[in-house]
Amino acid sequence: MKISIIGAGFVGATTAQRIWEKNLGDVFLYDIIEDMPQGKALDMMESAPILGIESKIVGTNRFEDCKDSDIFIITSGLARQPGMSRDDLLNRNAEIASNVAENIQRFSQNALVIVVSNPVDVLTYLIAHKTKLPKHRVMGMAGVLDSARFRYFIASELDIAPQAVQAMVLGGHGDEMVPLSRFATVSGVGIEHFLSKEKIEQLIKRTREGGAEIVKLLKKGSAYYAPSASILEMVESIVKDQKRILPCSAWCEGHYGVNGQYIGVPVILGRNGVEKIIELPLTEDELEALQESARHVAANVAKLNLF
Ligand SMILES: NC(=O)c1ccc[n+]([C@@H]2O[C@H](COP(=O)([O-])OP(=O)(O)OC[C@H]3O[C@@H](n4cnc5c(N)ncnc54)[C@H](O)[C@@H]3O)[C@@H](O)[C@H]2O)c1
Ligand SMILES: O=C(O)C[C@H](O)C(=O)O
Repeated sequence: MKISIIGAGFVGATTAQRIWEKNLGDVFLYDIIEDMPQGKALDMMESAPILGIESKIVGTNRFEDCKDSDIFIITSGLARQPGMSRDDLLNRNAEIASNVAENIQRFSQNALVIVVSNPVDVLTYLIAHKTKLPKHRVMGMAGVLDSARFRYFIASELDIAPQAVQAMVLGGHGDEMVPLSRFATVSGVGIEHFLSKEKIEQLIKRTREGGAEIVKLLKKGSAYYAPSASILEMVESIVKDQKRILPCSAWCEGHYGVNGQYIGVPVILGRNGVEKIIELPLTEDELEALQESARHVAANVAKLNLF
């Protein structure tokens, strides 16, 4: 497997490290900043004798080195600063994403693409449109991260193992995301058996604001440890064809009443990308919240003037 990461900043480099340390394939780390990806790659490679890693990691400023990659992970672009919303990044990051899409189209016509740069649902649309790749081969990462935050907050509140908690957050990666508390469980038992309604509402609010909470604490830039772990989970499911069910920004054609748009929904993720969208039986309120979130994403896609 050849896995290329575009953008060697906090998310890109941490993702490179996680993927490389799991031996999932050879990693190419690309950035426009001269020598920086090479320096990070060399630093990681120098840990290979200690960690016993056989695959390689290459830093580069030449996009052609990423030619014929099986997977591209797009982390290039600006991260938000305190006081900004993810949507505030739209104009600048759309320019960068357009440039990246042109390069992917030039050098790899058969890749799978995981978009991470924000606003992620909008940029996933942009990259799918510009690369002309089949829509199921292009997806956005956000739902795994938002769900992991929700799961962690529940576990932390109950003082139990985070892995015992299952939960899913759907919708766009923004304030309108849709944490589905009805489907959240502790080892299969609904969270309403452990937590009051008020407490669950507090945890939902904290999940919606999870990205901003980190931005505020870091004071410069945004989260990258949990985001890179989330990307790793998607990449592993693809590389090993595990067909895990994960919430991803996926192309909907009538699913959940959303048509012709990327939005966070549960999918089966395997070697071919998004193999199937799972349609959960949502209540009217949940469905309306998901569609409202989709309308918000659509309004931003319209600003790109793609047609
Ligand atoms: N989807 C999510 O859940 C999620 C989670 C975390 C971060 N993000 C987003 O990921 C992006 C990256 O975050 P970060 O913390 O790594 O930022 P960062 O500033 O640390 O890194 C961004 C990198 O992109 C590079 N870059 C800029 N233009 C480029 C181009 N044309 N080609 C290649 N590289 C280019 C920069 O040189 C920089 O090294 C941000 O947009 C952030 O909002 C999304
Ligand atoms: O919050 C951000 O801007 C980065 C990312 O989308 C996150 O949720 O951590």
